[in-house]
Amino acid sequence: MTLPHPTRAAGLARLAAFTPSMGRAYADRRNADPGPEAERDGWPEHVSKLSPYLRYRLIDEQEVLAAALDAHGPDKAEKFVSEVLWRGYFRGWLEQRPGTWPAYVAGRDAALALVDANGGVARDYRAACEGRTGIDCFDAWATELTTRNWLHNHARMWFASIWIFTLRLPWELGADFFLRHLIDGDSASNTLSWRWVAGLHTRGKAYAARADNIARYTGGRFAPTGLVEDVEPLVEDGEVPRAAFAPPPLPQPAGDWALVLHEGDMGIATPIGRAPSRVIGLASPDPRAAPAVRAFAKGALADAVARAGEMYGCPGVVVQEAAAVGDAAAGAVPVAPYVPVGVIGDRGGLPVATFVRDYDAAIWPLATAGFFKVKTGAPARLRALGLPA
Ligand SMILES: Cc1cc2nc3c(=O)[nH]c(=O)nc-3n(C[C@H](O)[C@H](O)[C@H](O)COP(=O)(O)OP(=O)(O)OC[C@H]3O[C@@H](n4cnc5c(N)ncnc54)[C@H](O)[C@@H]3O)c2cc1C
Repeated sequence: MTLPHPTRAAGLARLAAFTPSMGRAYADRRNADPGPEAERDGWPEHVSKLSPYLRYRLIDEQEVLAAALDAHGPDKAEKFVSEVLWRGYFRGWLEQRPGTWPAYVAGRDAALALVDANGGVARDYRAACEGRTGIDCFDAWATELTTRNWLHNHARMWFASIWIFTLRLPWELGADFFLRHLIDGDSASNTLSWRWVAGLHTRGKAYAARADNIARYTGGRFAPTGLVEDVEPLVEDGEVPRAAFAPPPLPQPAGDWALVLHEGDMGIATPIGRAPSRVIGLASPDPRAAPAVRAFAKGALADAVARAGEMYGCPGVVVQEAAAVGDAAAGAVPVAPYVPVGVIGDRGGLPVATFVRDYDAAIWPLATAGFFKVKTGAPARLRALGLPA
């Protein structure tokens, strides 16, 4: 089993290795999931597996898009660019409807209480998580998720659909299972993708996992039977209100300031014109997350703090709780990259002064409704950021 190495150097090496495949080859082959056996040195054949690095911002969307566009141009790189934009779309959508997150958490907690109270649900839930449903592909993906901590996008879609419509388990429990085990587990992409499969994101349009589609795109590895293919989208009452995303003003600390990196954003570049006097990494491991996920986050933070300390020529320290940030700042004003809605935001206690990155400020406001507005509005905004989109 090979887990990605949690350093920017490893992310950049993968980016360089996959860049030649970001053009037509990606568009033609990205839906195929030949499975872990076909991986070479832990890397899948047809997709980048850059998601853990993007998730923690060891590398960022702008440099990944630059690599794709420089190498292939906007036409040939169109599909890859579009997939990277989906990440910003989901993030921007959640930032504009933050109430979606606590609603999910409440639904998850209610579903977990149901598992505790109802023996039948508990049995089905455990069988699903432990890969004992008797549905060949589903059981293999459950095992792949818990042992390798990553799944191909198509497998995620099929898995979520089978979880919701064939096994009839609460979608929030499936989203939670993913978030605890995915090494790229992201509150926005994960929650909203599960809602999309369920028919709650694009209302009335659910995703059906079909046996022939699974057999075709897994190279005949699976022949599932008994799938519910005629799916009835889930429904819910009401709609979470939207508030347009407005980036907070750029912090202007008068004296020394401390850069606080956290699990929502470990990018070390800042828009503040002066170097920080110290770098603080705030580790906030999710106690519910799988050990491999916590290990990746811990390694990524250590890597980011070490690089930032070197780049800014200042001390770097990792603290274990938000309450320790003030002391670690030693009189400097703590400033952090924007703290996103979701698991990280829930922890609280992070500095009030945050900055939003140019890419996020460009893409997130476009996520007012469906993906189309992001897809059509992004090229001009990417060009304004200097990308050949
Ligand atoms: C049910 C479900 C749950 C998901 N949960 C997560 C999650 O927790 N974290 C996460 O990062 N992605 C999630 N995704 C989206 C997607 O599956 C992964 O981003 C992708 O599989 C990562 O593999 P890759 O890096 O090889 O992607 P590539 O195909 O190489 O794409 C490059 C990058 O674009 C972004 N991207 C690609 N596809 C999507 C997509 N559909 N939605 C959002 N961003 C995308 C990712 O950052 C990815 O690294 C989920 C999708 C589904 C259907």
